[in-house]
Amino acid sequence: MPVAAQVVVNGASNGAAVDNEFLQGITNKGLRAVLAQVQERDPHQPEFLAAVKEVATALAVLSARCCPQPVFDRRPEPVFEKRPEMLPVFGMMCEPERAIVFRVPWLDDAGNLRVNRGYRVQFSSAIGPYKGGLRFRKDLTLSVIKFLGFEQMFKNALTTLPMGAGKGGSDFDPKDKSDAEIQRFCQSFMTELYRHIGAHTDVPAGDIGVGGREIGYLFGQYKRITALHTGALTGKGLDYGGSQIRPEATGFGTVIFALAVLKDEGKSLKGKRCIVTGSGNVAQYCVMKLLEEGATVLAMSDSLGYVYKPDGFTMADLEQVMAIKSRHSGKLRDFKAPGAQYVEGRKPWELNVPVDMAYPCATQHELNLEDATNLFKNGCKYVFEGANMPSTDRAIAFFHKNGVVFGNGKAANAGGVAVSGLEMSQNRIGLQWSREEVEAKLTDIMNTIYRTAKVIGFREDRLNFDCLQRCTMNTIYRTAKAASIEYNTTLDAGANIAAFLRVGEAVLAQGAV
Ligand SMILES: NC(=O)C1=CN([C@@H]2O[C@H](COP(=O)(O)OP(=O)(O)OC[C@H]3O[C@@H](n4cnc5c(N)ncnc54)[C@H](O)[C@@H]3O)[C@@H](O)[C@H]2O)C=CC1
Ligand SMILES: O=C(O)CCC(=O)C(=O)O
Repeated sequence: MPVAAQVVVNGASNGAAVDNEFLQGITNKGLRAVLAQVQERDPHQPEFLAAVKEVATALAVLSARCCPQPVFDRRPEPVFEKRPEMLPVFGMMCEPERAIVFRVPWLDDAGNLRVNRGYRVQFSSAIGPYKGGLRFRKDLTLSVIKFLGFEQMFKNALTTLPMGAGKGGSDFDPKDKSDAEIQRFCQSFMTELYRHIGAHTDVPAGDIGVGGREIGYLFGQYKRITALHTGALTGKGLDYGGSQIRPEATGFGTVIFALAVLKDEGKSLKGKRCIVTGSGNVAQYCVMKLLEEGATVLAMSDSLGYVYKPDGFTMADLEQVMAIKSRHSGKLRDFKAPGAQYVEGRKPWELNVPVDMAYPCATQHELNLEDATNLFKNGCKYVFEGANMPSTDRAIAFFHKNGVVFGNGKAANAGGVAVSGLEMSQNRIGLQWSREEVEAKLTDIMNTIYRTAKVIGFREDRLNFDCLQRCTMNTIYRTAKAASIEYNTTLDAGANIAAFLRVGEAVLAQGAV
């Protein structure tokens, strides 16, 4: 199906979308029309709109650097100028292929019937089966699931693996539930979900509130209903089809990504003073890798407060955090160590101590402009997002303006889903690779993502865009190396554009369906 370069909104070309905060900073008329339509469809989905705006801004920001002078009456947008057919494709990519909402009835320990809402948003199958985590959290909404699914589409593309994107979950709160209640809930959730997933269709995994235990219960129920022991879920236990280092992968990957950046600058993590937020799966393994690399971790947090340790967390401290968090409703305020200070109801970004790097690893929009300003004031030069969309758009703009190296979540936390992709590969061939093999592949993928983001982000004055655009990501990496390019860094724009082009090309090649 040929794709018109013109953008049609609700049957009429709408180049004159009325300005509002969502459209601010977007000068390309076609892109404004696309965004206006997205906003018109879902005006009450702030998280989803923020995620769309971040990508749109990245695509547009490039033009400002590339061609600062307005040409005729508008600023050119290189991606959409050179590839006008990509504009409606972007509009299409903002609409999930399918959103499934379902009832999850379950019995609590007192025998009461409880009902939660379940979701699976199958965002894109352009480059592979839908793939992405499940989140159990009491304030979960369709907007949050859609933002996560949208981000997942780009992130999965960056891994170079054949994975489409999906995200799901429930407004079920596992925090105050017994193990038996969690088991019954997971079984009921899967009793509906199973008909929508499968090793070649849609492969869920964990996210906030869904770890190894929940994946085990979900997988057990899937197997019971379908009689299939296939890779329909990832994050499984090592004894029943899981992959080495999947639990570690997201946090490790974020630090591996940071290491790639530092290595380019002839630096290491040794002695770098870091703040990490969160204390769950991603934060724990981010801290572990930072400590292994000789960094100093000053703080960790949870939703109730943070712990500041002026001389830095030790491995023994981390073990204590892991033990606390593995307990039912474990809270960081129970952490005890000489010199450690617990601050209730606050975020560690407020600390007024020298800081080199920030690793937001908790949740979306946990780092705002005020936090960014304080971090910068204290010397912070690098931000690597372990969580999904933890920085607000104003914080990101501040980082760009002040030259803070910003590794956005789509790139910096892609290690988790990358190892999920490797788990799918192992399940398909019926083998389990060694820890060393998986870690080597993870390191290779994170390095490739970094190179890709960097080359794409700064290609305009150094490399031929048309040539690069046709290359695979690995080829881009080699092209970059061969050309011995000295980079500047706006990694997030590069990551967004590289990912967009990969998905967009696949969409077009398949007839824009
Ligand atoms: N688990 C994975 O493989 C991946 C997770 N992510 C993202 O990483 C982030 C964390 O996920 P996980 O560690 O898997 O979840 P988790 O459920 O293991 O841990 C979440 C942690 O964040 C803390 N938290 C929640 N809200 C908070 C807040 N407002 N302030 C401070 N701490 C808060 C919780 O207390 C908990 O310790 C999420 O944004 C998730 O989407 C991204 C890529 C992969
Ligand atoms: O491993 C996966 O499939 C998904 C991990 C995830 O939820 C994410 O990347 O945000």
